[in-house]
Amino acid sequence: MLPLRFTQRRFPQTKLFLTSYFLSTTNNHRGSNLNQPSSPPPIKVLLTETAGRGVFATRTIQPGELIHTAKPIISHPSIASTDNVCYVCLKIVTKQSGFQAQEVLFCSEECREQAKGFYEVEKEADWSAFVAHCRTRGLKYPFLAKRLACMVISGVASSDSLDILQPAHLSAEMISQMKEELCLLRSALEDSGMKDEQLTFLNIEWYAGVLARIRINAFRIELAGNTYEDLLALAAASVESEAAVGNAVYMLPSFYNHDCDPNTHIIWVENVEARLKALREIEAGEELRICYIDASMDRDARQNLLSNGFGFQCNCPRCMSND
Ligand SMILES: C[S@@+](CC[C@H](N)C(=O)[O-])C[C@H]1O[C@@H](n2cnc3c(N)ncnc32)[C@H](O)[C@@H]1O
Repeated sequence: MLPLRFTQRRFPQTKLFLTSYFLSTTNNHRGSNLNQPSSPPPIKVLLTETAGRGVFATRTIQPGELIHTAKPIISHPSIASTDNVCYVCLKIVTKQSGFQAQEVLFCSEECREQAKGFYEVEKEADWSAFVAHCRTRGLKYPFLAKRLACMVISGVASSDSLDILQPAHLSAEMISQMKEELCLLRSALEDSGMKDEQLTFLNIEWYAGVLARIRINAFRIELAGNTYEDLLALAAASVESEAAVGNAVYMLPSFYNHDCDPNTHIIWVENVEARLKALREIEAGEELRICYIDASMDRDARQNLLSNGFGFQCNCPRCMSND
């Protein structure tokens, strides 16, 4: 089979959608405090010359300024973190302090309420074969696709929620692996009594299209920690397994392009809500770029990672100067 490229309906209604997204993202007072996002955020999404769409400053942005915050479209804890983070917002939570629902934890009544949008469907199914399959292969992104599938079935998300995001190129081998995951995902839902008409969207085109977008746009969530207890819990978690508490996909943060010497960074303090902050002064009209990888690596290692993981050759000023 030829490798699939998801070119159809790549970026539907981008401009309209982003305008309304900006308006609902933040609502604080403009410029009154560098740690409060301004409203509307001082950015707009435009086409770049070489890197598709990108995010540009509409005014001078100060060093350290909180440009905007963003809530995820989908998020999911890593397998290693399921026992100590909220199943919705990925906040560190202990079994004593959280609300436990069967095998998952919620940090608050609000998150438990929000989880109804997928958990009512998810909890009826036996996921052991799906989880075992992902665990043995070290796969994390199928969990995000599973959550989106449950949200679509519940009616809280549309099956085309991620269509606006850029998809990765998928090889025939990747698609054949995805077929196995999809089979387990569908079986779990069918065996839970789900009707065929509720699962019509859940075919390989949908699943591969979602995974192609998650692959390029998902963020690995590492919390910076808010309190001393959070820092201790995070230190313990990173010794036992890895520092990431989970993965998430956002809308606006997905439009930030990469630079090996970025002017913006994305951080998570106590939960999955992302904070985009300026690392230095950014002029009006300048593109805001974040770094997708560990910038301390040498040029060849950075280029290899970006090419294999994101499918592009980085031509940022740092790479061009062979640094
Ligand atoms: C997370 S998306 C960023 C938004 C994307 N430009 C769009 O139009 O949706 C990542 C993709 O943007 C492009 N990109 C990001 N940074 C780039 C760079 N420094 N050079 C070339 N392409 C880049 C690549 O195609 C990459 O796979």
